[in-house]
This record gives sequence, structure tokens and C-alpha cells, in this order.
Amino acid sequence: MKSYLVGGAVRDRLLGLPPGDRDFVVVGETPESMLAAGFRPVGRDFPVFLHPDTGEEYALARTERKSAPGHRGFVVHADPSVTLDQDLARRDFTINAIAEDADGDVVDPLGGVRDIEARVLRHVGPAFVEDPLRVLRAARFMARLAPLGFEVAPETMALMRQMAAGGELDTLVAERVWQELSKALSAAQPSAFLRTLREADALRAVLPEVDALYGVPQRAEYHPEVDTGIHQELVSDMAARLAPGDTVVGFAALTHDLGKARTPAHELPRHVGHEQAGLAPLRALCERLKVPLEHRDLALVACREHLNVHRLRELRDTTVHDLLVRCDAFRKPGRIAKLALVCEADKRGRLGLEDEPYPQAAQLRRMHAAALSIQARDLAREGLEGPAIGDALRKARVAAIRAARGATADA
Ligand SMILES: Nc1ccn([C@@H]2O[C@H](COP(=O)(O)OP(=O)(O)OP(=O)(O)O)[C@@H](O)[C@H]2O)c(=O)n1
Ligand SMILES: [Mg+2]
Repeated sequence: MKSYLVGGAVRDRLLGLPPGDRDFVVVGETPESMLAAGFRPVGRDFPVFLHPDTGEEYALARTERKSAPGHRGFVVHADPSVTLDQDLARRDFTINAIAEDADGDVVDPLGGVRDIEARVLRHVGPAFVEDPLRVLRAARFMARLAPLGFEVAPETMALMRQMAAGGELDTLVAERVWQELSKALSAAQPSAFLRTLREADALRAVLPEVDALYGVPQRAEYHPEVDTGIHQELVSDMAARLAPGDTVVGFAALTHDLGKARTPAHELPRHVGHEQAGLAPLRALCERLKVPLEHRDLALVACREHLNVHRLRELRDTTVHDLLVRCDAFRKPGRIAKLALVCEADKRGRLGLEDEPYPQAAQLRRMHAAALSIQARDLAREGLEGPAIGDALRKARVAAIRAARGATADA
């Protein structure tokens, strides 16, 4: 059986990046011969099989022809006569269209190696425009590759602009948009995802709530970058630095200030009440993209509470307790460390303030740990019952928060 390693694995090895999933393409076989060789079928739309031992994906070489609008409107043609070069030519970017055989010899008919060396993300051919998902893929590859010096080829950007202008991004289903967004959030530079989509004039179609923040001014004393869109880029990149690969933190960081797009013009550049104002657009975004619950819940908490965490040192002990309750921090203890990271990313995601200390993060975690160590069952053991337990629990937790604050005052 003639098979080649293709796509991300070859690209990442040539770039010296850590290896991810390995995908293979197989030439000269049929579904029947694959099954006979012990491969298990997985493809719904495409002829894809899993290797009987390694479980890795092996796809029959194929060509595709556009049959209907949208990401899935393709007729797939796979038979033993389809060549490796034909399969590579249907792919999205030249850097993803490099194959490597079992001896490690590279097959690169589209100049992918040259583009890797030149740090260019370039589309393979005119069929690029047939799949609107590729606009989002370009943006999420940039979130990973921009730190290595990559740029989108001008002719590729021109096609992306054309696809966005034609309204084709509106046909993308929620799951695919979320999938690409979450890959961008787990990359080193999520801001490159936003910038690439904006340059293609495509951010409006997929993330209108996020797009709306560009051009909205903030007070320069707190936000030297002024533009709220730039702030959300800086915060997203800071979150990727503080919590690498954590898309729950990354999504909350990206969306914590959505309310600033709703500030009435005459109040600018102040944003009184933007925390509450952000909840509705955030909910709308989460519903539309079917954002997972864990991501949504942390994002809502961060949107609502980020100013309270910044002011932590000025809050009364009872107020800190109530903040923890609102965050559901006693039933979902993992949430507080993530909230602290989002708030730190917000504070340090400002032009020139990247290295400012943020003692609130450690303080919030300490207060939470102290309050969490007091449990209802300990009080029940002391003979308390019914509502008395609730009162005593709150008092004991507030006292624990006070002690945690005292122990670390201005540390
Ligand atoms: N819309 C798409 C999806 C995938 N591909 C091709 O299929 C390969 C594998 O797709 P995928 O695993 O989604 O991307 P990778 O490039 O492998 O990136 P990652 O490292 O994120 O998996 C890509 O490299 C590309 O050659 C494509 O051309 N067009
Ligand atoms: Mg892959």
C-alpha cells in the first residue's frame, strides 16, 4: 500500500513545531481493499479509514468538485486512479499540501517548502474560494504562525475578501466556527486570528459582537491603547501567555468587555456599567455558536465581575464572600483560578502595562481557598441545624476571608 504523511504533521515538522495528529493519504486503493487490509471506516462524507494498529487516519486520495454553496457542498471523487498530486492540489494552503513518503522523501508539487521558508500562508489554487471555512482556517493558522513571522499572501487575502464580500461566511454552521475559534484561542497569538479576519472584512460576519469593539475609545489613563478592539487583542494574547492552550480562559478574556460596544456615544470614553451591558451580547454569541457550557459560564462570570476583582482590596469581606457565591465558587472551585487569570490578562493586556504586577490574582485565590476550607458538614457536626447552618457557614467563611486578607495584606 502506497501511503504518505500529509498536512499539518509535515508542515509542523518542517517548522520545528511539536507534532500533533498525523494524517495519511493513500493512493491506488479502494474502500474494499482498505477493509480487506483491516482498516476501519470512519468517513461520513469522505473515504477515511483508521489504521488497525495505530488508529491514525488514512484517507483515499480524492478530488472534489463544487456542487452547492457552502462548506459541505462538494462531490467527492475517490478511485484508484486519483494521484497524489491531484489530492494535494485540492487542499487549502501550500504549506498544508506537502507529502512525505515512508522513506522521509518530500513530495511538494505546489511549492509548500518554499512558502514555509518565506513564511507565507498562500492558497493552493482557484478552488480555494469554494470553501468558506478556509477563511477561518487561514485566520486560525495565523494565530499559530504569526509569531513565527508568517503573513497571508496578498493574493490569498484578496480571495478571502472576495469570499467575505459575497456573504459566503454566513453559510458556515456554528460548530465549525466555534471549532476554528477555539483552535485560535489555544494558539500563541489569538489576536492574529482577529486581525486576519478583520483584514478580510470577515470578522463582522462571524463575530459581530467582537468586531463592534473596534473604534470604541476608552480612557487613556487606564487604557493607553485607547481602542477597545486593540485592548481585546492584547488581553487575548496575554491570556494565551498566562494560560497557554486554555480555551476557557481565552474565550472569557476575549469577550469580557463586549458591553463597551453598547455605551451611548455621549458617555464615551467612559463605560459605566459595561459589565452588565456585556451579558446580553455575550449570551447571544454563545447561543449562536453553541459555545460549550464551561466556556460560557466562565465568560459570563468574568464579564460581570472583572471590575470587582480589580477592586478586590477595597471590597469588604462580606462583599468578597458574596462575589464568590455569585461565581458559584463553592460548588465549582476550579472557576476562581481561571477567573483570576482572566482578570490578570485584562489588567496586563494594556499598552505598556504588560509587566505590571497583579496581586489581586493570588489574593483572590487565597481568600477563596480559605473560605472553601469551611464546610457545612463541619458545622453540622457541631450540632447546628437548618437555617442556622447557613448563617454560621456564611459567618465562618467571611471570617476566613478576613484572616486570609490579614495574613497577606499588601504582600
Ligand atoms: N477545509 C479544509 C480542511 C483540511 N484541508 C487539508 O486537510 C489537512 C488536515 O486538516 P486539519 O487536520 O484540519 O488541519 P491541519 O493542517 O492538520 O492542522 P492541525 O495541526 O490544526 O490539525 C490540511 O492540512 C489540509 O491539507 C483542506 O485543504 N481544507
Ligand atoms: Mg491535522
